[in-house]
Amino acid sequence: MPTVAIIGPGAIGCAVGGPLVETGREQVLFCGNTAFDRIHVTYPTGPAFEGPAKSVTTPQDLAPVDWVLLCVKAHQVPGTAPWLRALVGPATRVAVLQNGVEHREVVTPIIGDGSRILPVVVQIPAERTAPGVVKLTGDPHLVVSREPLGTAFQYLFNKSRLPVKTTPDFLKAMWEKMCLNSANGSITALTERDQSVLRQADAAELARQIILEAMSIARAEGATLDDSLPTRIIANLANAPGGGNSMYFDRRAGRDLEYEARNGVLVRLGKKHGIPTPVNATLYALLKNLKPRPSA
Ligand SMILES: NC(=O)C1=CN([C@@H]2O[C@H](COP(=O)(O)OP(=O)(O)OC[C@H]3O[C@@H](n4cnc5c(N)ncnc54)[C@H](OP(=O)(O)O)[C@@H]3O)[C@@H](O)[C@H]2O)C=CC1
Ligand SMILES: CC(C)(CO)C(=O)C(=O)O
Repeated sequence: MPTVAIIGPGAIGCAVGGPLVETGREQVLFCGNTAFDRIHVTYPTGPAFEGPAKSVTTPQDLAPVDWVLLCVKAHQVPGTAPWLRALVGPATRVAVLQNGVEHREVVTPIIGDGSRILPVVVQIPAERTAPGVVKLTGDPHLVVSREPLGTAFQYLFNKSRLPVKTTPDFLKAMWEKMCLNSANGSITALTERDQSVLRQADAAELARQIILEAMSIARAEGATLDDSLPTRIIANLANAPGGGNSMYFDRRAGRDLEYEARNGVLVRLGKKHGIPTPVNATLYALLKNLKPRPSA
């Protein structure tokens, strides 16, 4: 039976771990800061899943596994080095389930071999409400590159209720998601209003400007994007069920925000390509300097 370790059993860690536990085809270990012994996933449609879960809070005594699914926020990756050192052996494959475009760049320095790293685009609107408990507010799926590593990852979820799609143009899929995440996280965290704020014309126009900058960077990085993208993203976000997103939940709970991976990266890449990014630079400065609030 393949062994799978999920580092970071938060919203996404539990949303992907639940279906694996449910099918029972892999041995799943949740690796995080808080222990739990049951996993509970609720879906917008269809029955919930609840089952036993094995979790650990220290990498001590762990051996390499077949698959590591890294599901922490981008800024939490360096803190997972002790887990990765214990769990990654010469044959381990590492899927990075994260927003942003730097999946491979942040993990390679820790494990030292980029060829076994699989970036994953995560299309799972979800919120963790307690250790091991996650609520999905929309239908989930994951997207990976159509290559042997991606196909092996897809097979891991075979017969589970989490669809994994493969694409021949992963760069496009990753940057389309990045365009969305540059806008929805920043605007909702700063306004402290859910995505329905994008029904306001001025907020929608701000989102459009953020996305247009992100698209310029994406194209400079080689992604092929359609001009209709901003309109599609804004309409989808404004009408998304629940209206939340991970950065909005983090701001409300007083947790650190993933602004570096969503807006800071655009400013950095803008400098690299000589493309001005005044809107994202402004958001980045505001998000970085938000007054900390006590964790909920
Ligand atoms: N939530 C969503 O709807 C979506 C999220 N994403 C992306 O997926 C990624 C994960 O987000 P999400 O699941 O929401 O984040 P969460 O904050 O819900 O989960 C992160 C988990 O990682 C744990 N963690 C933090 N540091 C460590 C560490 N050093 N070792 C082990 N565990 C650690 C946290 O524990 P603790 O809380 O105890 O610190 C928490 O359980 C992000 O890049 C996000 O942008 C993408 C699509 C949708
Ligand atoms: C919910 C979703 C999929 C889109 O906003 C997301 O990426 C996030 O919450 O970070």
